[in-house]
Amino acid sequence: MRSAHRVDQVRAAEVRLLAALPDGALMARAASGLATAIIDFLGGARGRRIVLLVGSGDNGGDALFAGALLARRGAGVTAVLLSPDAHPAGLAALHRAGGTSCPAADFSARGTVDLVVDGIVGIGGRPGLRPDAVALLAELEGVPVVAVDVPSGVGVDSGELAGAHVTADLTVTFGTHKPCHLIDPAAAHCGVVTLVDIGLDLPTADVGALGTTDVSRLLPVPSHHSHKYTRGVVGLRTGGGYPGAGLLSTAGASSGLAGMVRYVGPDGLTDQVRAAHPEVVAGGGRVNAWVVGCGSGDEAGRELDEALADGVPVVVDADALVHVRPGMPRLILTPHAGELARMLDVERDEIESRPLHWVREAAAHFDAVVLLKGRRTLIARPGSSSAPGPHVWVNTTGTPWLATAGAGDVLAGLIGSIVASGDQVGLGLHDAAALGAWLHGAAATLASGGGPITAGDVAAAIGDAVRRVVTG
Ligand SMILES: NC(=O)C1=CN([C@@H]2O[C@H](COP(=O)(O)OP(=O)(O)OC[C@H]3O[C@@H](n4cnc5c(N)ncnc54)[C@H](O)[C@@H]3O)[C@@H](O)[C@H]2O)[C@@H](O)CC1
Ligand SMILES: [K+]
Repeated sequence: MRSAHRVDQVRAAEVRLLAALPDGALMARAASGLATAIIDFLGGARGRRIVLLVGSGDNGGDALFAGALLARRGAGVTAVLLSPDAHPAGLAALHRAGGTSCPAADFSARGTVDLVVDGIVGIGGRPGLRPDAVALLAELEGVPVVAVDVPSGVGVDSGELAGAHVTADLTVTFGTHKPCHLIDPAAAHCGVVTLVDIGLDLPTADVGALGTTDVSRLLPVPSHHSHKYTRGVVGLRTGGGYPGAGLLSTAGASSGLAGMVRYVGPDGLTDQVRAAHPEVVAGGGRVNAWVVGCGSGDEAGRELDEALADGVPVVVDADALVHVRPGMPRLILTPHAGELARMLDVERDEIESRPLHWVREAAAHFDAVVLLKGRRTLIARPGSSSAPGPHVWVNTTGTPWLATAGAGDVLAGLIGSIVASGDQVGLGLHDAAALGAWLHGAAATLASGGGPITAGDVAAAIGDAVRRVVTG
């Protein structure tokens, strides 16, 4: 699991560690990890021309000490100082190693620059950049950028953008990830993120991203004693308005994760579902979870009511989302930004620019698991949940080719099947939704192989995605 800690959590851990270490030891660890990552990025140091952008804080200190290590390895290093208060010990180390420095006002790039190291601000920075930093970045446009800890200017805890900020090719962070590394829109400006362990002892994070090991641990798998009912039954009430969505949600649910799939829908569509998926049982009956709303059109409200009447968890997608009210129990809501905007009566742009804020708001307001779809899908726990573990999962699997019609229907069906299969082994709805998003993205990447895919291809690859996790 990748954990993302807030700035106040990092600061508290830093205080404890600083008290136990000699002066400067922590920054030396950070700078050494940073210099190593830069050498890997450049394929060496000798003869490279490196420009450090250095602000007034310890972030600039990290850049200066790393610059000293790089200068000793033969790089030509210039520190451009955005403040007269640049870290004095770091600056002295750079000069001793043969590096140079100049105030920002005197800098001119002249000649090839191989790398910019962004040490303008780190976790102590306010969002946005000052005009002198903006002008320097403009002058160095096109040069690869390695950000120290975070791309300067982004909202570290929120993952939001407010004004100018650095866009990095590589971000080298220390001790733990911060929310901006995982959550869009900021995450899209971090490039590759490398974590350097500096020995911080941290509490449980608010935000986390599942890795393959977590998926393997959490995903319910059958035992020798399992039968189709103990493996869970998922029911779908979908496709009443748009038949394709009924077929695709069933395809997502028929991935083999649950023991049985039931489909309830219009007669003509039920025949098509059975032709496409002969294993699906037509008509209602006992289920462990329902999926409603995918292509349901005008039927969505009725379908939601009927599903709720069974008292089992319900995955609510698409057309059914507008019928959700606070107080409905055990729901997983799966909106995209436009749908969530409508549910909360805010603008879509507002959701897209502050997804972490709004997914939490929605989870608190509806007291439900809310899965907000996007490049980095977010899955928030119900407001009243006190279960251990992160409050928000961020999904990092997938490919841009997954942005295709019907992919959301497959996801809803898949999540329904995981909820059903997890019912008897105590898998929580929050984790079930995160597992669904992870497998959906992994299946898309497998199916795509770098090329175009349809939603049906994603559904067809779910089995392979599961197989890779389960067999290691
Ligand atoms: N906290 C930790 O555990 C560690 C922190 N280290 C480094 O220390 C950094 C934090 O250092 P600091 O607390 O000194 O803070 P920063 O280096 O992030 O900068 C804070 C200073 O920048 C100025 N500032 C704030 N917003 C600005 C903006 N938008 N534009 C220009 N200037 C701005 C403020 O006046 C403030 O004094 C981390 O990001 C990391 O790079 C590492 O050395 C090792 C361990
Ligand atoms: K930075």
